[in-house]
Amino acid sequence: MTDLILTASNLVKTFSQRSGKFGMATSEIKALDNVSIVLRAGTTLAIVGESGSGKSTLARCLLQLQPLDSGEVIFQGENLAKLSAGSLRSMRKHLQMIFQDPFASLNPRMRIGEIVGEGLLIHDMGSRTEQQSKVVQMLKRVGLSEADMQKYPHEFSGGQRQRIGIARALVLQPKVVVCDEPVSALDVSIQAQILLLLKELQAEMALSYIFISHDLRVVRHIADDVAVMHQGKVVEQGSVIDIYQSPTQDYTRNLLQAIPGRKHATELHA
Ligand SMILES: Nc1ncnc2c1ncn2[C@@H]1O[C@H](COP(=O)(O)OP(=O)(O)OP(=O)(O)O)[C@@H](O)[C@H]1O
Repeated sequence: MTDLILTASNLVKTFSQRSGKFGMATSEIKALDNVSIVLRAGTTLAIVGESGSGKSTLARCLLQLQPLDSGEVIFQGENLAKLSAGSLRSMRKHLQMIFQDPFASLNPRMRIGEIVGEGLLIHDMGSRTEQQSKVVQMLKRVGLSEADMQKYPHEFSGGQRQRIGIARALVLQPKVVVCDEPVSALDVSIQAQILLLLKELQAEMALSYIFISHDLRVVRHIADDVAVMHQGKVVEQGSVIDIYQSPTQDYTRNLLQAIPGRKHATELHA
C-alpha cells in the first residue's frame, strides 16, 4: 500500500454570519463538519462538490492558512496545528498552493523572476546564484523562457499566468501541492495543456496533489482518488474508478449526471 503523506481527521470549522432582518442576529455555518481525508504519497486526491460545499475552506485549513475549531492535520508524522510559528513557516515550503485565478494571485508590480524566486529567498534556499538558476530552470520546465523573468504578469495570457503560478509553487520542491480550481478560469484547450503539465511534473518531482474542483470532467483526467463534499461533509470517498462507475450516494450521482456529454463510465478510462 502507498504511504500516506497527509491525513486530516475530524476537521471542524464554523463561521458566524449576520442574519435576520437588519443583520442583527448571527447564525453559524459549519463549513467543515467532521471532515476526514487521506492523501497517498505521489497520488492526486480530488475534492469535489458544488459551490459552498466547503472545498476552499478545507484547502485553507489543511495548509493552516485558517485556524480549525477542532481536528488534526498530520503531515509526515507532524500535527501541523501543534507546530510553533517558526516550525510552521519552515514546513510551508513542503506544502504549496496553486490558485484558481493566477492574475489575482500574482503581484502586478513584481517581475516574474521576483515572483517565482520569492519563496526561495524567504526560505533562504541556496545562494542568490543558485536561486536564479533554479528560477530559470523552473520557468523553462513550465514552458516559459529566461527572458520572461524581466516581464510583469499583465504581459502574459491566462494559461501562461497559471504556468507562472505553478513555477512559483514548484520551485520550492514541495511534497504536497493544493491546487484550488487551477484550470477553471481557463479555456478548455488550455485546461488540457495545464492538466498535462501538472501530471508530468507530479511524476518528475514525486508530488502529491490535493485537487479542488467543481468540474468532474477535469477530475477524471487527473485524480486517483476522490472525496465528494456536500454541506461541509465528505459524503463519499474512494478511487476515481469506483466513484465514477458505482457511486453510492444520490448527491454524487447527480453531480456525475450534470457532466455535459458524459460517456458511459467504462469509456472514461479508455
Ligand atoms: N470567511 C468566511 N466567513 C463566513 N462564511 C464563510 C467564510 N468562508 C466561507 N464561508 C462559508 O462557508 C461555506 C463553505 O464555503 P467554501 O468557500 O469553503 O465552499 P466552496 O465549496 O469552496 O465554494 P466555491 O466553489 O464557491 O468556492 C459557505 O457557506 C460559505 O459561505
